[in-house]
Amino acid sequence: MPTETFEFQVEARQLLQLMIHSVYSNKDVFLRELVSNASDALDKLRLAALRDDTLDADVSDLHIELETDQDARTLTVRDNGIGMSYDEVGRLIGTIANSGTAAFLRELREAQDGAGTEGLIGQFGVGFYSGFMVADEVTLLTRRAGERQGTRWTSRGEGTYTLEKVDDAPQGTSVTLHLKPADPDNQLHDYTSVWKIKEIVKRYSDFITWPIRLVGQNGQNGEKGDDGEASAPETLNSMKALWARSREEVSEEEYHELYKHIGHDWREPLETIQLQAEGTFEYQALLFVPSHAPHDLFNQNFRRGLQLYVKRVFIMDDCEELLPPYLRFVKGVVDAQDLSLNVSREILQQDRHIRMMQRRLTKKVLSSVKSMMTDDAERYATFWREFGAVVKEGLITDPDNRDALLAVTSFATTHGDDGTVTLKQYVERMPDGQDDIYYITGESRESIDNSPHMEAFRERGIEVLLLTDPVDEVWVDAVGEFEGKALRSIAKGEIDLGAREDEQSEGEREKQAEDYAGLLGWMREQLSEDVKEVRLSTRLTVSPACLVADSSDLTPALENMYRAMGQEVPRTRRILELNPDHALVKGLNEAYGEREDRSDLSDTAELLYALAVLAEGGRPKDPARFVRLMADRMERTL
Ligand SMILES: Nc1ncnc2c1ncn2[C@@H]1O[C@H](COP(=O)(O)OP(=O)(O)OP(=O)(O)O)[C@@H](O)[C@H]1O
Repeated sequence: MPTETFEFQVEARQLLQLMIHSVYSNKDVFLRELVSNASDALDKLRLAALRDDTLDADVSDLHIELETDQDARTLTVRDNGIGMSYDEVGRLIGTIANSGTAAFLRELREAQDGAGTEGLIGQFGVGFYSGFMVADEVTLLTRRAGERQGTRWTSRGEGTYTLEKVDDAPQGTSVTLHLKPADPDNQLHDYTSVWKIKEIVKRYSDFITWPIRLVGQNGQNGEKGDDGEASAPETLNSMKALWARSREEVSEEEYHELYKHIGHDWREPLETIQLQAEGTFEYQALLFVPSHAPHDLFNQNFRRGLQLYVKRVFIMDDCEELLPPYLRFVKGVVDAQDLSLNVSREILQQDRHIRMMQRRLTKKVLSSVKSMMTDDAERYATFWREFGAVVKEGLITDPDNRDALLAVTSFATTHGDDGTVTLKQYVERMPDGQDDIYYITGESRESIDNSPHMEAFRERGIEVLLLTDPVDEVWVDAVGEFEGKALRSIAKGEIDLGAREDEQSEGEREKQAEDYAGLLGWMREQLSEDVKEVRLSTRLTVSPACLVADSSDLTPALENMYRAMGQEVPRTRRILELNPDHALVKGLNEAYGEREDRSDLSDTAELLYALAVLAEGGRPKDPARFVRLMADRMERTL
């Protein structure tokens, strides 16, 4: 058969370079990756055979074999699983289909210094390519179950690989690594050594549910029978399904290795959650909260969901029906006893038991977060930093669990030592006379901190929650109140903070309103395109003006969000509030009273409006005109 040579896709080449130059110091993990792929291939074959009894495949002894050869310096990882067709090898092995990995490579390219690369690389399972950390040539021989012809793939990891059709390949896949010379100083061990292989399998792959056997240790002593014949192959792993065992029996490390296998993450999880449901519908679940949010968590096609097993048989990855979208970062396994092995996605969507499982698993995750919050504030803080923005989606979409969600939600705040607060804590420390829970939304903590809306609150020491996630704009309206206290945006509606001792009396205020009535009406006309009302403010102490919305209006951020999603939204005209104690506003009022020709003043009114827009981090409607008017006024001060 002719051998064809192909070039690696750009990203694949890049990843290979990283592997060859080994940015990752712990090279042992290549074996975990290859065993993990082999295990997946066995899962897939068993399922395919269950679903299609005409499939011409041997499923009588599914297993993984590791074969070492000290003389040839090779290590082979072999499975008799699903295998790959010629086309699949080209598609799956020559390219990087996983968009996450491609994005990771871009990130890596952008990271200037080499430091931190290990952290970055840990976000992605590098899979098959990790073989090139320890080998200078890799050969893969595979035949897809049910097909006659096999394929041989070979590469030295440089720019190209070869593909060749072969007639005599066994079912499944074998990956042969032509090992680099051992270099223990650089953690490159001798991977033909039986004890090393045993150690790695025990450490990383013990839970794999298929037997991992050690065969044909060419060149090593002590592994043969008395008569010189090879003894029966030794199974290296215990194959214990961790989720079926009680927590006391399993070490943290074992849980973590399972997480890394199913979560495609090289880091430890933040939290391990176990659930054994007994009764009429039995199932076991082992869930993990990662310690870092994946970079594509907010992408529409983020692959979410748990692995579903039925009576220890792997059924599917990414089973979305088991947890709501706002817990999409949770990884794990659910093994149900009473589902059919033929269960399909369509059936899952309608199954009553699956809905019950979802409810129970959701509650379990939320209660684990609650315990984390009470028992380990630091871990909870990590959780919330990484996943808070996603969890808050549940406040909108899952009214049934709203209370549980609010109990684990925390906010940045203007008060408090550690800077975050729960709604419960906020309400508990609300002073007498304050009826509402105040919050402000914005793009960043900085823009909020300097917002004019905060002035009166800061001056009176009233606590304000600082909400900076896009989802905050939406859930606050959906939730509306907490323990009978309304959630009130300090940038919306009229604010009555009650009288301060040094404040004007009612009479003085009325007089002031009268004094300004002319100016306010005139400004409203001048600015009618942009504002629906101009009034005196109770929330400003330093700034001359700010913009506020009516309680029912969309905020500018929400307006932008809807537009970004392609929805038509009419432009909301807001209310311009003026600070009657500010010299500029006072002066404007006086000039308004004295002058006949107010053309100059209308420019000042426009500028005042633009300043209010700028102060909340917005952008004047016509920046060039704004600059011209501003420069003109500055010039007059010289
Ligand atoms: N032993 C195998 N048998 C059958 N298919 C395999 C085997 N090894 C790899 N593949 C196929 O090649 C694909 C790419 O493998 P690779 O290890 O690069 O990434 P992955 O396993 O999909 O992702 P990750 O490494 O992030 O878990 C796999 O998804 C699988 O379809």
